[in-house]
Amino acid sequence: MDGYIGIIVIVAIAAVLAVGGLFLLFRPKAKDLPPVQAPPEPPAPVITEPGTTAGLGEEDGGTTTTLPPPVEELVKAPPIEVPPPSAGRMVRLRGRLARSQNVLGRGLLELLSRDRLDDDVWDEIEEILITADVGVAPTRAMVEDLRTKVKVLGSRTPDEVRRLLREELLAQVAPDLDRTLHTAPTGERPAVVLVVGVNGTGKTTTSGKLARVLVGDGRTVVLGAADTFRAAATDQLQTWGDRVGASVVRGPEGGDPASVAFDAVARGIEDKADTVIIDTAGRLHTKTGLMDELGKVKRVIEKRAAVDEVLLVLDATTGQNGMRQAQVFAEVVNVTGIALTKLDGTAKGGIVISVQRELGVPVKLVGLGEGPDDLAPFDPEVFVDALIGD
Ligand SMILES: Nc1nc2c(ncn2[C@@H]2O[C@H](COP(=O)(O)OP(=O)(O)OP(=O)(O)O)[C@@H](O)[C@H]2O)c(=O)[nH]1
Repeated sequence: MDGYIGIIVIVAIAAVLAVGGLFLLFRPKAKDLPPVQAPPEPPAPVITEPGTTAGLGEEDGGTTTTLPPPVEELVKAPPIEVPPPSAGRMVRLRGRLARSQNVLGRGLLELLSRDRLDDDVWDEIEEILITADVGVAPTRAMVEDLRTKVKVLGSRTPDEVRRLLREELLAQVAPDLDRTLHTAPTGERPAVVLVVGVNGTGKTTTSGKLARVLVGDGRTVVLGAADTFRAAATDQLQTWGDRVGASVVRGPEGGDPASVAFDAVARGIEDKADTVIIDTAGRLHTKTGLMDELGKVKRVIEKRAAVDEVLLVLDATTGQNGMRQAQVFAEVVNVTGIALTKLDGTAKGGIVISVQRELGVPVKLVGLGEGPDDLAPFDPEVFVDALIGD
């Protein structure tokens, strides 16, 4: 019996030892335990209200709000500007054509004044014209004309050379083209000006400057911010409008340009405005895309009023590349006038000649600087006189 009890005790001890060993072997180790997460700290209670400043309080370590005294500030609207009338603007700005004058005007005068005009000199004349973006066909025509006239003249006085060049340049700039900007209302409805062109050419700026030109000439204007693609363009236009007291109709960013254009024209009719200027987006994605977008804008406007002027904005510094873009626009919409911007920053004033010839549309406005009143109705005589100098 004692033997049985001894065996039972031994077996029990062995069992206890075995269970303890297994526990030690398989107990969860520290690294297997899920990490202990500290309870999140409650967010600091910062309360800001319009016109208040959330700052560090002295007693509570920065969790209080300092409310300034409830003083109501009177925000004064900026005064509405009265821009100068457009007449004579190009005369005032003709000095801005200095770069074209130095290269094109002076260069040609100097060469044509030489005693001997051999083939090399005529080549140089041709090169100047091409470099100034006059275009190949007009350059050939000019050189041929000048050669004939120089032969007829024989010896030339400086005055004769100047007169000869003036006549020739003027003929190329086509002074007889009708450059009337159609901005006058017809009966009860305002004139509608659609501003088109590639982004960056100065389209929005030109729309704003044109509003100033018209307000300066005594008209009332509504601006339509149909370039909904770029939010900054809308704000830019708003600023232009605010400065001269012109209402600006805007839509949501990325909204339908045609709907903004429609609303702008409706507003113009309601307000009995003289002119509605609509700034459009000029993304040159595909010709069909452009055609769809501008075509729709035009169609939708025409539900309320006719489009009197389609103004194509072209950057004079972009040369032939700009010309190609202009051609795409001209194929898509019926362009009635060109606004040639940044003529002040280029020696390529000859683009006036080539763009009119290639698009068959007159230059009606020229941008001669970044100032708000640096947009002028184009005057061929003032232009040519500025090129060859007084
Ligand atoms: N020097 C000079 N700068 C000009 C003239 N016209 C416009 N600019 C400048 O050209 C830049 C582009 O003008 P924007 O009006 O923003 O161009 P945009 O075509 O409307 O561009 P999006 O709004 O993107 O369509 C601006 O810095 C203008 O001040 C000009 O006649 N002369």
